[in-house]
Amino acid sequence: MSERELKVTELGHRGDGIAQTETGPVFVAGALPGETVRAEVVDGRAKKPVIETRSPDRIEPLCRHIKTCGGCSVQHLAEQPYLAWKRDLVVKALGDRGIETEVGDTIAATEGGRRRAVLTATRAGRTPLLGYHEKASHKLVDISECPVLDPAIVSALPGLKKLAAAVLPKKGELRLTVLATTAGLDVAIDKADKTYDRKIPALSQMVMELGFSRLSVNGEVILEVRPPLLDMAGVGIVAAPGGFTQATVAAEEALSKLVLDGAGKARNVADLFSGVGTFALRLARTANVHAVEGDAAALAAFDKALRKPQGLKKVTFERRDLSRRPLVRDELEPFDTVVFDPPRVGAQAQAEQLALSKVKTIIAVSCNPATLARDLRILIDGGYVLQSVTPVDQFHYSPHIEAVAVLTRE
Ligand SMILES: C[S@@+](CC[C@H](N)C(=O)[O-])C[C@H]1O[C@@H](n2cnc3c(N)ncnc32)[C@H](O)[C@@H]1O
Repeated sequence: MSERELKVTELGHRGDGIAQTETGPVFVAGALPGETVRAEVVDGRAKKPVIETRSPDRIEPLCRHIKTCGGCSVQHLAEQPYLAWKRDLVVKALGDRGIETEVGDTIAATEGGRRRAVLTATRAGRTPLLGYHEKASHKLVDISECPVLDPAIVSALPGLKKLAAAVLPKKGELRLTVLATTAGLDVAIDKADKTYDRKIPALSQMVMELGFSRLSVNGEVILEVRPPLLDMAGVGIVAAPGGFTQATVAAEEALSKLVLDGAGKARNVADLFSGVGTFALRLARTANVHAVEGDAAALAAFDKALRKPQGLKKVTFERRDLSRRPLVRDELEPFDTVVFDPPRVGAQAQAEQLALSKVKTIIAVSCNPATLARDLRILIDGGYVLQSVTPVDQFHYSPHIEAVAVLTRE
């Protein structure tokens, strides 16, 4: 197969450049719109593309692992076009569902780096590796730096690797979820070697020496030196080991502000897929809140935080699988406002019930523009009017984008 010239005209939803050709689109990894590259094309992908004309938007990537690590896909794009691309991902997903609306500018919420990282550890021979997978591969990139993580996690990488190495199974990988808190790193290891319990004294010693706040292995808390406390706008929460939190503090604040602005003077709010109460705790300063969540550990953390006097309105909660058992129309009756923030699969069953309800304001928070668009379509078809859509970028240089949409029933 011979090389050919390709003119890249757009950036795809995974961050690859796309060149339109007479035989269909060709994906060009690492290329930017406006660039011309020369490459062989195999199965719709450019092989080892050589850039002939550079885009003025091209910048030098920050990280030495950029060529192999699958964590980032667009470190080579300047900030403004990068944020515009993220906005476009939301615009296109909505367009695919026939939703034409004004989408706000992307709020950059990456400052301070990601406080929550999910790393993988494995062995190459006898050498332990800790990092992220290569792009589209099972191979692991052993990282020594990472510009998107909270510096507290980056500087702890050697210690985290030592900890992982102590409980690595003979074959396969383990997963390390690390959360940076003011009390030190909270580390949760999953898929550790089953004999880890024999190493508890050594693991505990390491945790003390490394200054971590807590270590959990395969779901068991091994040692809590200090409670790994998170400050949710004045309310102290000890997150469940390995549990969900928004990846950056900046995004937690940006998303919360959008939710609170959307809720306005709401009096009775249902916060669905509420996690540890990121939005519920803030909303409860001025409104009664009913939080609904499927994960028992997240609800236990929320419950514990509520036991201290916080100056909040009435807060109730329930554990419920909202995919199988969404709040139905009658159950939605007491609420003037509903917030929902589901995982990537979205909240189709819940959106279908909301579409039948009389709830005045709905605030949809999402980490997946495609399922957000599907759920918004259901709500719009049910008579809701889209008031605003705002993208929020917390996963710097990745193709991920959050968005908050506010809808009202006239
Ligand atoms: C994107 S997180 C949002 C959490 C919270 N709103 C926050 O900002 O911290 C999604 C949450 O939905 C929960 N979840 C996932 N599937 C669920 C289901 N079927 N029913 C109820 N909750 C679910 C997860 O446990 C997680 O806490």
